[in-house]
Amino acid sequence: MNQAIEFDALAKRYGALAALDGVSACVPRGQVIGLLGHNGAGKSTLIKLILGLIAPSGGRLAVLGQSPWRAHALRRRIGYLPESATFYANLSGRELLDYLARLKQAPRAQAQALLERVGLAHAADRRIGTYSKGMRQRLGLAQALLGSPELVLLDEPTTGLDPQATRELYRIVGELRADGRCVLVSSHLLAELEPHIDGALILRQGKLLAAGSLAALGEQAALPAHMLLRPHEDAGAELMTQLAARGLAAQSRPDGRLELQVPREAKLHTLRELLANPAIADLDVREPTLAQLYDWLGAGPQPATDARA
Ligand SMILES: Nc1ncnc2c1ncn2[C@@H]1O[C@H](COP(=O)(O)OP(=O)(O)OP(=O)(O)O)[C@@H](O)[C@H]1O
Repeated sequence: MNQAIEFDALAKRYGALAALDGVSACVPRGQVIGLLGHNGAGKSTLIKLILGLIAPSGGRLAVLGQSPWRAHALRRRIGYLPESATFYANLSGRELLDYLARLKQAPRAQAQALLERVGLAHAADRRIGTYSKGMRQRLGLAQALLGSPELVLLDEPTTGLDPQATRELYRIVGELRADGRCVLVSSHLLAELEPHIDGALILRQGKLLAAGSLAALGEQAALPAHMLLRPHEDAGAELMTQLAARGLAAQSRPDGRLELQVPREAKLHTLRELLANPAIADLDVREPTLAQLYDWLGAGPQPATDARA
C-alpha cells in the first residue's frame, strides 16, 4: 500500500455549508505534501477527518489503509501538530512528553531523544509557562513525533518560529521523508514551504482545485518562463531594442537587469539566442513559483456572493 491517505468523493457538511465537497485525491507515503488554500477553504476540516475527530458526511477516506472514524489504534500511527497548540503551563516540557508518551504507548526514552531533536533539551525541566512561542511550537513538534508515526500532520507549523528554527523544522521534515514517512503540511507561507514539498493539495471553498507534484502542476499551468538578463555596461538600451525587434517585450528593473516573460514553448529556442548575444553579461531563468501557480489556479478567496451554503 503506497498511499498514506486516499480520499474518494469525500464530503463534510455543517448544516447547509459544504466544508468539503467531493474531494478525491491520494497522498503517497514517503512524500511531503503541502495542504494549501485560503481561509475557510476546508484544510482544518480535512485534517480533522484524517484524525478521525469528525465523521465524513459522504464519500470514502482511508488513512494508512483504514477508515479513521472511531479507529483509536490508528490514531497512534498519526502525529499531529495543531495550529497554535496549547499545553499545560505548569508541567515542564519533559513531564508533558513523558505523559503523552504513556498515552501514546511510546517508549519513554523517546521523549528525551525528541527534546534533543527539536533543540529543547536545555529547557526540558522548565515550566512550559515560561517557554517562548517558538519553544512551545518545538515542543508541539516533539509531541507530534512521539511513537514514530507513519503519517505526520503539521498545521501551520512555523508560526512563531524564527528563521533558524524554521530551517530546523524543515530539516526534521526532510528526515521524516527520508525515513519513508508521509508529512502533510498546511501553510499559507507558500515561498517558505515550496522548497520542502514534493507536491500539493490545493483546496478552494471545499473543492479540490489541484493535486499533484509541483512539476505536474507547473506543466498544467504552462506559465511563461521568467528570464533576467544583465546587459554589459551601456548595452541595456541596445539590448532592449534588439529584444523588441524579436517581439520580446522586456521590462527594465532598478538593478539594471531586464526582465523577460517567454512562452514555455519558446523557452529553449529563446535561451539559445540570448546565450549567443554578446550584449548579455549574465542570465537567470526562473521557473514559476508555487505562489504564481496558486494565483494562476485562482485559489484565492472568492467574492462573498459566491458563498457555499
Ligand atoms: N464546526 C463547524 N461548524 C460549522 N461550520 C464550520 C465548522 N468548522 C468549520 N466550519 C466551516 O467550514 C469551512 C471550512 O473551514 P476550515 O476550518 O476547514 O477552513 P480552513 O481552510 O482550515 O481555514 P483557515 O485557513 O482559516 O484555518 C468554513 O466556512 C468554516 O466556517
